[in-house]
Amino acid sequence: MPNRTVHSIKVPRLYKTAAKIVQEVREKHGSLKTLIYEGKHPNVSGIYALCYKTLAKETQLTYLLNKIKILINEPGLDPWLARILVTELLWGKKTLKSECKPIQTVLAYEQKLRELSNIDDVERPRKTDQQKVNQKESSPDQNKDQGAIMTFVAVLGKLFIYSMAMFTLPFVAFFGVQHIMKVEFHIRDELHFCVCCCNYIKKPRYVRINTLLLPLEKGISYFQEEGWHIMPKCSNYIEYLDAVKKLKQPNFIQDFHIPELLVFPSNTIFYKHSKYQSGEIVLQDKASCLSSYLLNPTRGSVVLDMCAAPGMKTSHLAAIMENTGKICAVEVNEFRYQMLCKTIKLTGASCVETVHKDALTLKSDEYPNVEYILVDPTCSGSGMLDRQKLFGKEKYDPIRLKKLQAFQVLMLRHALLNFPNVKKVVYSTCSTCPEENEQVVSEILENVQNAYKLLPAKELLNGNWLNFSSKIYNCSDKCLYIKSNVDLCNDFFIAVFERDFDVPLPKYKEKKPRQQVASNNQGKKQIDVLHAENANTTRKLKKLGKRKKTNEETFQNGETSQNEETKDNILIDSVLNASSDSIEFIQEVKNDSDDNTSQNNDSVDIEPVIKKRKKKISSMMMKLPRNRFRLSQHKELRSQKKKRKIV
Ligand SMILES: C[S@@+](CC[C@H](N)C(=O)[O-])C[C@H]1O[C@@H](n2cnc3c(N)ncnc32)[C@H](O)[C@@H]1O
Repeated sequence: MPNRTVHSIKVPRLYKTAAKIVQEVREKHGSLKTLIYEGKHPNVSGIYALCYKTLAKETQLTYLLNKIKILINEPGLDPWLARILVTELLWGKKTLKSECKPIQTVLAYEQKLRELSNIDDVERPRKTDQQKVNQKESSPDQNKDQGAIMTFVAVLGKLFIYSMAMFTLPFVAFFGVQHIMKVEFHIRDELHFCVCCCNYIKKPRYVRINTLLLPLEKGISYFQEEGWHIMPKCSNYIEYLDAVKKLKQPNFIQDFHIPELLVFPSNTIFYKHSKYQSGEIVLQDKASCLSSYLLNPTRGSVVLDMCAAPGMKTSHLAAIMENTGKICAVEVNEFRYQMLCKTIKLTGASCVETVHKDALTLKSDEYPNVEYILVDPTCSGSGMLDRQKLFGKEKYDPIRLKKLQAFQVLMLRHALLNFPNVKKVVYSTCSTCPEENEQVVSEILENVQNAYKLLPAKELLNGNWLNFSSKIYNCSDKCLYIKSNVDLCNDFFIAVFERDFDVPLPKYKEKKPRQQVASNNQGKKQIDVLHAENANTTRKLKKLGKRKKTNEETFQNGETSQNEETKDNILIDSVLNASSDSIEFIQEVKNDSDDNTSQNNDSVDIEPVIKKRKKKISSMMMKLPRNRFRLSQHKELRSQKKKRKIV
């Protein structure tokens, strides 16, 4: 290849796409499958295998990359791409065939990687130590001594103690756990608890017939023509769940609650199906369908979907409304907004108007006739089965949960109090954490006083449901919990609010946009103001009130340029989405290099960039709302600066 330098050779698309997906899963808690399907790469199974392996080998990859220092020595190498390439080299095809720069870079470390990746090698020190200990313990001399010391009586005594322990310990464990479940979690049904403890969930494949493009009856007969047999309808939910558990090819069944949702055996593959490619069927989990189903907007109504991308629920809402009326689908994130537009186009949801905006900045006078709102905000994603399979039971950082909770409260409160003609609001999360569910709803109930009431989910589903919110919270058991191990779909939480128009809405102060503010900055500015202004009902949000001044001061002093403002927004987003500061930092550095150079161009000297960004990030972090620690640091730095000036 005489004329082409390694810089100009492109990284194979498969690796680039896989790297982006893995990054999105890890940083934004996206669903692996959804991202892959939405990526529309021709080699879906190849990408899935590579991403899955990379995520599954995460710990080993971190160890290897740290050990060989590749990311330090090669600052131009994208860390996510590096993970993908190393996975392919060590556990995938075991070879990398391309002359492109990143692949050549990784190949330069191949020998080291192979040496280190040898699991025996990695674990040998520990094993050898353990073996030494074992050897010591079972050395013949010692055994002899022990044999001499251990009398027959001693052996009998030991056996007696062991048998007593083996007999009693299971009882102690069982009744102990039962006691904790009763006292701490108010769960009395042991059988249910035992079922819940079983981690193995075989989720069936859910296919929603997109009735905008394919009438339900036609859809069903289409599958029958393909050789599938439809099972008879069940008379109650328990019977239905039993039928789904036993579902085997060539049988499928209509969902018990949502008629347009068809349920197929778990190993059925649909992503290559022509009807999926054409948007006539949508691969949407039952849990996700339930939010739109419970919102149930009437034909011709006006609906606001405040957190819309990738648009699964929006397109379902459009189908429920038969493309009549209007749905405003709002999404703040640029990349996800593009995904939303694609979904809307593919599914023929012509009544949808997509809005690329921060939903917290929506004005009531811009949307005066909104009657139904769906609030499906960013959450921890702890209920996603794909995540659980990949990462096991994750521990959720309480600080992150609190941040998410504050954001979710703001979003839900904005929906309930800002639009005067709203009749019904559905709040949903794919989270199992009460912090994002019952606690959010209970706090909001206090705020809205009696202007809204919660509709009891059990009644909405005609008594055919098994799990509800905990009675220990204000919302009591009125909200719906979807439990993967019971309902055979993702874990989910749904609350349905209904407006009582006899009770006036509590006042909701909305800051008027400042005229001198450049339009690009308005969004961010208003979020800050909203964060602060909506903060008067709880102790947590009172703290934000104090922060308001700092943010406004920062703003008025013109300390942030437009460019920095965008970065600031990215940072706020990553504070909400990323799991650690290091990820934010990597993201920031990546953003910078994305802005300036091609992603794989390693000719940039990244060290000064890193230093500069580190400085910028720490200064930006201090300007961010919702963190007392940063605020106090910020104040301290300001006073130090002042003192220095005086001196
Ligand atoms: C759980 S996802 C929504 C899934 C979507 N309802 C569906 O069914 O396909 C949450 C979405 O809210 C978006 N989001 C977060 N904050 C937002 C804001 N302030 N305004 C608008 N969208 C926001 C996120 O970017 C993300 O795409």
